[in-house]
Parts: sequence; C-alpha cells; structure tokens
Amino acid sequence: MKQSSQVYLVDDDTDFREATCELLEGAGLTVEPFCNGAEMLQKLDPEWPGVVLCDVRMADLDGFGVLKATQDIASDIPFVMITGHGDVRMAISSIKAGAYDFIEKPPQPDVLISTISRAVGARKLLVENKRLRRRTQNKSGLSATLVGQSQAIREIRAQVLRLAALPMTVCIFGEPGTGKSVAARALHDYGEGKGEFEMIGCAAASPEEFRSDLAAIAPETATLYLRAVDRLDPKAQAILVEYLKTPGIPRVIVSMSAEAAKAPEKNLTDDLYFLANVARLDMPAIRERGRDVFFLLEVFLRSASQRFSQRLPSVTKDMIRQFERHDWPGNARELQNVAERMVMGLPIGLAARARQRSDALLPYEEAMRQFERTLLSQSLRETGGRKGEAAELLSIPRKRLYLRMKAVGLSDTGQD
Ligand SMILES: Nc1ncnc2c1ncn2[C@@H]1O[C@H](COP(=O)(O)OP(=O)(O)OP(=O)(O)O)[C@@H](O)[C@H]1O
Repeated sequence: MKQSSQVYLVDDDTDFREATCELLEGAGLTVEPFCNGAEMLQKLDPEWPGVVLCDVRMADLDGFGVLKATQDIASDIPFVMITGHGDVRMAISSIKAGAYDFIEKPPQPDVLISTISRAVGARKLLVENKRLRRRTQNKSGLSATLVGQSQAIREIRAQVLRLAALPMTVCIFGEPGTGKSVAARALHDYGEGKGEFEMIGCAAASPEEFRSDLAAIAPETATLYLRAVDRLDPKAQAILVEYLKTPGIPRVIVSMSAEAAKAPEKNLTDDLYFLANVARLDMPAIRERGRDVFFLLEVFLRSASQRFSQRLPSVTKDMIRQFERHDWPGNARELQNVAERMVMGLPIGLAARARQRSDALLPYEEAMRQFERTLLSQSLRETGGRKGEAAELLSIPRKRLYLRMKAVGLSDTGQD
C-alpha cells in the first residue's frame, strides 16, 4: 500500500468528501479521505510531507479537536479548516488556534485548489529544508536518529553514511522493529538526490495494487522505500523487475525480514534478486546491542512523556533486571510500546512477552490495534468499567476514550 498522499481530507459528509476529492484530484493533487478525525490522526506521521483539510463541524471530534491533536503530533503540518459560510468568528478562532488557513463551505473551486496547492508547496519546502539541515549536520546528527552506542549500531551508521552518497539500490535486512525504515530514511536524508521520500508497504499488496502504487509515484520522489519486499508474490515481483529497469526512476531501497537475510534468493525471483541485492545493510536485533536498550529507552520515554504530557517515570532496579533478561522479539518497536506503558503508569509486562517468538509477531497495524485494545480494557477493568475514571487514568479526554473504544471494537458497557 502506498503510504503518502498530499492531502488528508477529514469530513463526515460523504457527498462533500467525494466532491472535494474529485475536484482536488482533478487539479493533480493526491487526496486520502477520512470520515472522522480519529482515523486520520492514527495515520498521521510527523514526517509526512502533506496538508490536512478538515471540516470544523463534525459529529465526534470537531475540527478544533483535530487541529489540536494534529499539532501535538506535528505542529508544522499545515492545517486548513473548512468553516461555515459567513462564520467569521469561527474562521478567526481557527487561525488563532494555529490553522494555516480557512475555507468557507461550500468552497469556491478555484479558492480551494489555490489554497491547498499553496499549503502543499509550503509544506514541501519545509520538509526539504529540514532534510537539507539534517544532511549538513555531522555524524552526531545521525546518532540522534539511529540511536545507540554499541559497535553494531556504530557500524550501521558508518555504512549508512557511505551508502547514502552512492545512488545504488540498498537492501535492508532485519527482524521486525529493528529500525529498517529509520535507516532507509537516513539513506535518503544523507543522500545527494533532491526530492521526497516515499514508502510503499509490500506485505499486503496485490499485484494490481502494487502496479498502481508504482504508477502513482510522484515525479518529485527521490527515494522509494519498498517495505517487506520479500512478501510480494511472484507476479508483483515481476512488476517490480520491470519497474527497476525503467530509466529515470527514484533511488530504490528495499527491506526484507531477518529470515530472508539467510537466503534472499529463496524469497525473491532470480531477476529481482540480482536487481535488488546490490548493497546490503543488516540491522542488528536489540538483544545483540548490549546497553543500547537503555539509550533507546531514554529516547522513547522522553518522547512518550512529551506526547502524553506526563512526567518522566523512574526506572527501578527490578525493571532494569527485566529489561536485561528480556529477548526483545519486537525490537525497538516493542521497547517503544513498553516506554509508553511506563509513562502511562501501566505494568510493563515483559515476562509474558519474552516467550513470544519473533516470527509470531503480527503486522504493525494489527499489533497496535491489539495493544490499544488491551490497554483500554485493562484501564476499564481497573476502574470497574467507569469510563470517566478510565479516561483520567490514561490522561486522555473522555471523548477520545469513547472514540478509541469504538475504533478497536470494544463494546460500550454503559457506565460513565
Ligand atoms: N536505532 C534507533 N534509534 C531510534 N529509534 C529507533 C531506532 N530503531 C528503531 N527506532 C524506532 O523504533 C520504531 C520501529 O522502527 P522501524 O519502523 O524503523 O522498524 P522496521 O525494522 O522498519 O520495522 P518493520 O519490520 O515493521 O518494517 C520506530 O518508531 C523507530 O523510530
């Protein structure tokens, strides 16, 4: 599945959504529609080079709530609010709250297109500038992105800097959550090519979807990251082989599982194996990186406490022992989840996880959904099903708790 569109459109009015998508796509913009803010926020990535266009009046979370949550994730993503016609007070409030601009409903097509194109242009510039800044930073810039002091990660950083300068295809191998996508982005950030980073997730893509994802790659893309390329079926691999032979395509970086690292030729057709396996990076598992687990923990704790507006939790001796004994099958991603639980004052529950095998891990979206479901059920259990108290325990607004319960399929027991 292709990851990034240029515009996320949030509106609970189906007719308006469809008409607006058609209009913006007709003007050459790529749009992804959402019928509520919660779904969009779940997808929002702070590095996303796009723009949010959001209605102010919506049944669940209103436009101001979505704006606030967007700013918590990434304050520099332009947010364009759709306000009621003639509602000057609302328009002023949206700008005061940090919106990039506002558009009155029903919008005039030329105003809508020019406002969104301007916002997309501004965002593109900002992302490019950030990238150039990162590139001009020295190696210490890279150690803030690919965190760790172990010999293994130092070698990865040195290889990234070496390979970034060469326009060849790179194959990144590693267990789930070892930072393959972080390394791919670093290869882009520290590379010479001007343009954007785009990602296509290959795990669930049918050959048809994959073909259309490749066809939709924006001309300004400098680096194309194909995640889990070993999960493509042979038909889709043949499509990729043809694509890789096309002149003028972006630089391609692919990732593969640790199992595939042992014998990549088994997972790839011969054609693709020879085309893709030019240079390789092998991301080390957390369990092979000694004290890095604590360097990463600190980074994840700081970011989670900022994100959830909570104090930094203390790390007890018992926790340190648990961390050292744990196998970390989910690697940095698992550690990040544990850090979030610590910040929220929840048990870290490492013993049970230690018995899980890495190949039993679920795809990311599903794993996150299950994690969230467990977290919400646990808080509800601890508060005897009282949602107000559960929301307080998790330090989120009650409305957000309702939304997330609905999103993960938890039934409403009726107690407030
Ligand atoms: N060395 C690192 N320094 C800082 N953060 C890291 C590092 N490695 C991983 N992370 C963080 O851990 C999480 C998982 O990393 P990432 O998504 O890059 O893993 P992956 O190997 O690409 O996963 P997948 O196997 O699902 O494709 C991300 O939030 C990422 O930012």
